[in-house]
Amino acid sequence: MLGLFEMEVCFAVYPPGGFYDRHLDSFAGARNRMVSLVAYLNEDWDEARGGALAVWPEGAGEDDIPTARIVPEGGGIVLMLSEDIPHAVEVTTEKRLGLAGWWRVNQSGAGRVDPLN
Ligand SMILES: O=C(O)CCC(=O)C(=O)O
Ligand SMILES: [Fe+2]
Repeated sequence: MLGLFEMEVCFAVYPPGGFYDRHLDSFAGARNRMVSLVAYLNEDWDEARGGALAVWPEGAGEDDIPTARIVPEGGGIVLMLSEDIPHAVEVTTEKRLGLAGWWRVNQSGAGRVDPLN
């Protein structure tokens, strides 16, 4: 059971030249961000503009090539397990708009209240 509790969402604007290096959205075992959602907001995105979401399988090595490259076409959504799926945003040549969100679990416990605000 994932124990999803709340969702955190950002409106993400990548300016021309923007990118996001390969990363995981949560450290394994942190049990904070569990499921990632990305929703794209640019209509009629031309693949030649770049800005693709590159996705690697769980456990892929640094030198492995991505197994998927997803064009950020408006209306498209992507769901990933936050602790497991490495991904990156390739350089975009035009302003790229999206929502990035994470379903989180509640980490409240002795001495810690989650969320903090
Ligand atoms: O916009 C995307 O395609 C992915 C964004 C992302 O990986 C993130 O915000 O953590
Ligand atoms: Fe991410």
